[in-house]
Amino acid sequence: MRIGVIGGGAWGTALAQVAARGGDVLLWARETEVVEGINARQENAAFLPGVPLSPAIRATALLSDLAEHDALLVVAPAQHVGAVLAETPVGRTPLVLCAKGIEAGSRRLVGDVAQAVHPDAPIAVLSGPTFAHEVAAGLPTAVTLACADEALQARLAERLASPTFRPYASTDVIGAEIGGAVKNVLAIACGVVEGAGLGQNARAALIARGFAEMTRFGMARGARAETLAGLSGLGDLVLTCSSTSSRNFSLGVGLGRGERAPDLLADRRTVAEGAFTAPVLAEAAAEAGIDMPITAAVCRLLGGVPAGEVIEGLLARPLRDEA
Ligand SMILES: NC(=O)C1=CN([C@@H]2O[C@H](COP(=O)(O)OP(=O)(O)OC[C@H]3O[C@@H](n4cnc5c(N)ncnc54)[C@H](O)[C@@H]3O)[C@@H](O)[C@H]2O)C=CC1
Ligand SMILES: O=C(CO)COP(=O)(O)O
Repeated sequence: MRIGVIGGGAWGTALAQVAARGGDVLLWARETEVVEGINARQENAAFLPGVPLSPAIRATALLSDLAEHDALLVVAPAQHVGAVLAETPVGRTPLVLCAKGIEAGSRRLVGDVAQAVHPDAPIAVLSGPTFAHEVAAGLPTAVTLACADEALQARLAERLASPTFRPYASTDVIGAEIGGAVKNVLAIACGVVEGAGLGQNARAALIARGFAEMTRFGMARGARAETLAGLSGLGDLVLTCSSTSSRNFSLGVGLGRGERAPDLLADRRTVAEGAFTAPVLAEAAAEAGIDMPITAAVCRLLGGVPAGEVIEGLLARPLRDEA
């Protein structure tokens, strides 16, 4: 199976490294210095510094070079997937979606974006607790690889699997997508808890109540409870809510310390998807009558309301049933 990768950020590069264990990989990167660094020196100094890359990875600046592949891993940030896929020759080539987010404006999950651009392409979703630098270093990692077509899922899993990279099968594509998109917003909230010094009890409470939000939203969209409680939901939520290796968590830490969102987001080269997903997730939830107070609180923070006021508002909510 010839694998192409769309996106030369940290995660696209780490996944190219995973796929290169089983054969040659072509990676499209937007930045010419990334293409040049991978081809000349087997490194991506801009987005995954310090990781020697496999010589089986070749990079290109031309999306047209991705024609004639057997599967394409889509690893551009969620906000750019539509534009990048529109320039990519796809046809019936399976698309494995690896970005985590909801498109601003359209409020579509990445799967819906991809399907609108390439209606004949089978869709799979790869998601889970996966810091790129750990995956690239070959540390043990497990992911959900969801696809409605079980035979295709098995082929993709076999092609990507190794002793340190274990894809678990699922047919719940929407569940895998929703877990990954929602956890980024909740990771910002957990970072705020850290930045504001609210303690570990508060962080655990936020993870549990955040998971309740993820479950409410996911179930309303047709996700399965066991997917949300699995690697791509709860697993990823726990990872990103407990480490400054998460860009979303780190953004929250800054907000919790009283820094302003525009300052924290200005000039950043890496992506904190939760900042884009939060407002559209909150809108979609409000429209559907789904209670998501933590998501709403993250939106207020991103909109400039001081952390102290937002936290006070959350804690002053009426007491309610846990379930
Ligand atoms: N870094 C990680 O550990 C993981 C990231 N992800 C997801 O993977 C996706 C990509 O993130 P990373 O690889 O971490 O990116 P990154 O933060 O390392 O790099 C930013 C990427 O955005 C791209 N970009 C910027 N403007 C663009 C545009 N106008 N059009 C197309 N691409 C543009 C850059 O070329 C670069 O590849 C995100 O959805 C993220 O949530 C998922 C799992 C792990
Ligand atoms: O999705 C991730 C790990 O699974 C990466 O999280 P961040 O985007 O917050 O860094």
